[in-house]
Amino acid sequence: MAGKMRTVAAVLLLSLADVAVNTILYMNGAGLYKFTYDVNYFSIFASLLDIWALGLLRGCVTIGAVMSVLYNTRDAVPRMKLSRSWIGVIPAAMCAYTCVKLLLYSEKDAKFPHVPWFWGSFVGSVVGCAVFYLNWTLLSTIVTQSYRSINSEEGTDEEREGLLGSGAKTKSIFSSMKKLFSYSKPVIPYFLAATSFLVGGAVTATFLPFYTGQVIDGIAKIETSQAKFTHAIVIMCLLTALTSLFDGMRTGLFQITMIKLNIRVRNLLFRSLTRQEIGFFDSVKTGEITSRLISDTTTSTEMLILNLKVFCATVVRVVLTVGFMFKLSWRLSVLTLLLFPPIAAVAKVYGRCLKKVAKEIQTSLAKANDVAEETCANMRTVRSFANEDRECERYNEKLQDAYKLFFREALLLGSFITIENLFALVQLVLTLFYGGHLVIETKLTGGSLVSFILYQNHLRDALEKLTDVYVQLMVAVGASKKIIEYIEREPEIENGGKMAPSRPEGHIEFRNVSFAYPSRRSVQVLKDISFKVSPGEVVALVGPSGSGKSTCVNLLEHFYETTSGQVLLDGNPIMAYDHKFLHRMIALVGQEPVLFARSIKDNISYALDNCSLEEVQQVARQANAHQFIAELPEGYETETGEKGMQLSGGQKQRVAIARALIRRPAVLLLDEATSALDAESEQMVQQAIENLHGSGHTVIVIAHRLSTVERADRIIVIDKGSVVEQGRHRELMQQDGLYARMVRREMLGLDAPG
Ligand SMILES: Nc1ncnc2c1ncn2[C@@H]1O[C@H](COP(=O)(O)OP(=O)(O)OP(=O)(O)O)[C@@H](O)[C@H]1O
Repeated sequence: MAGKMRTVAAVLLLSLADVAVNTILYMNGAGLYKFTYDVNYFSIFASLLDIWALGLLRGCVTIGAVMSVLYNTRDAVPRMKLSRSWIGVIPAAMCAYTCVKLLLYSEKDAKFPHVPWFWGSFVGSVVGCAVFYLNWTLLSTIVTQSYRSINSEEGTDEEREGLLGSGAKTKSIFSSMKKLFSYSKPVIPYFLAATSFLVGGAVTATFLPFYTGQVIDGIAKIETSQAKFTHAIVIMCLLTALTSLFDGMRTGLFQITMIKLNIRVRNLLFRSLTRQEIGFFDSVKTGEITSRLISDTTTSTEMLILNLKVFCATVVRVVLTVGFMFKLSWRLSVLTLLLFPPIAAVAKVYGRCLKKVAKEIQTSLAKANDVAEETCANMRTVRSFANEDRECERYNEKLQDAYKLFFREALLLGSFITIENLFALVQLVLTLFYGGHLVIETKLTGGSLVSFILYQNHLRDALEKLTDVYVQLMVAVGASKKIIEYIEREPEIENGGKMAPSRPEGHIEFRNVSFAYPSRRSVQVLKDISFKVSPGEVVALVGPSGSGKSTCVNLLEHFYETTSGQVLLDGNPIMAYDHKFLHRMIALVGQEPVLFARSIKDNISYALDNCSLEEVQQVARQANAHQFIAELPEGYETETGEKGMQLSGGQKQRVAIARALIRRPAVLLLDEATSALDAESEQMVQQAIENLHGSGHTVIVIAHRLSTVERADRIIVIDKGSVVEQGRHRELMQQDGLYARMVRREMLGLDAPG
């Protein structure tokens, strides 16, 4: 309600501004007519301009006011944004309008520019425009804010970012830079030095067209201007040398800044990612993480610095160029500036269309990439179904969709370049026509006209560059925001425990543990589970698929934290133990053991320092892996390929078991670790595990095979997240409960009830 009231108040203000602006414009018009009673074509044109400006303003004000009240909803924001950006056209049009009048009257030597009425109404109209613009900004801000307060929970980040005004966007460029630099302070001196060379280079380069004109003037009157000619040439040589030196230094220093910052940010991001809790990796896709690490780090550091460099250099050049242009000829400058608003308006329309198409192209290419990625990642499945041709067709279809969009983009670009060039040529022809006219009337020298045309080209290039750079800067800011978010993210599970006793006994207790995965908080996976495992005991966790066995192992590994209850090792909560100590004492062989793309020896001794080949071979023998490793051409130095792809499932499992055994863990967790082994190999691995057992290690084993489970000292049967039975094999068979039913079907877990 308050939001609505504020909007209505703002509309009233806006209407007042409308009245003020109109009054000022009438005054302007009245002042001019008063002094142009000798009707000529200048005054007719001036009055037409007045009427046109007035109509445009009134129309915009009325439409804006009505829209802001009618659409004070979620919908209003994009509309408001649109009108807010277009409203900038009005002050620009007002300036253009006044400039044309100035040009017309100055040419005719009329008395108007000197008449207080004219200047009074001119200043008044500029002030009126400013008031009008401010009011409009105020109104759209109010609508935006009330939208935010109503929908504070809704809307995407992109939408919210879209609400930022240009001031806020510029601020976010600098705050992103500040944050990035805070990660690597040593690069700041390089950046500052590079920036000073940049400013130096931009200043010296801007003087060059001026002295080019001076040289031409010197040639035009060679007898009388030898000194001027020589002087200009010497200065040009100096300026050229300085500009080249500054540009070289700037490029090198910016490059160093960029690389240093990039490496630092990548390191920080990677370090932060490796600290995150496992739940983070459950919810964030690997593709997203790698894209942050590879492309966003590059985009944010390189693009931000490169574009900021170009942005600063261009701003300096624009300011100096406009200054020089006015110094050479204010009349030609006014004429030049008059032609920029229309091309800016055209560029804006095209820019919006191109942005939309570019976004569609990205989405369409991403879809094509998805197909390619999926096919390549699952090549074995594709081959086994002989479905290569259909996958190729699917990829081609996606590429054809992208091609249509590329075609549309090419058409847009082509037509825009045509219009842009047309404007540039019109500008040149008008400058030559009007400039030539001024040269003939000796109001301008030929050299100055040449300098002016050079500056005009500089200005056009600079303005084009500014728009490109601004868009890219915003992309870079978006990328760095995501990186900063990840770098600064505090993991939900801290590995800050300090306990590291010389040797834990291996006593495990689950005390009233309940748990739900962070990515699916509504589903209770473990429900008030309690059990104990004594040191040296071999306990089998048995139960139907999805009952929560692996989840118990995950909690013991401190991958997740319990929702309630405690997991204790030797009577202490596992989070109290030092992270490295805990994972050396508790070793896990998972369901699908993952090997790293390095040698077998490095895989077995993973995360351990100073491991001899003898130790590695000893545990490999225990895990029944030595024989197959020794038969490989490069033995223990054989590369296992990505995720151990170059080994069979059973071989991978044996290497993973050796990797666990080499740690001499106090607790060994085997989550279906022998499922891919044949009966004979399994027998041998079992023997190795039993050897461990003899030396007082606690073993928790999850298995579906009866042979593995039968040998356990105790069997804990879990069903739907609760412990339903406990005891030795024979006891449980006598109870004739879930375990007995599962054993009778011989396929533990696979077809159990529930
Ligand atoms: N990372 C995860 N995020 C969300 N839910 C999960 C996750 N991992 C497992 N779950 C869910 O938790 C439940 C228990 O899974 P768990 O892997 O512990 O079962 P399990 O008894 O080991 O099954 P199986 O014998 O098939 O391996 C299942 O319903 C599963 O869908």
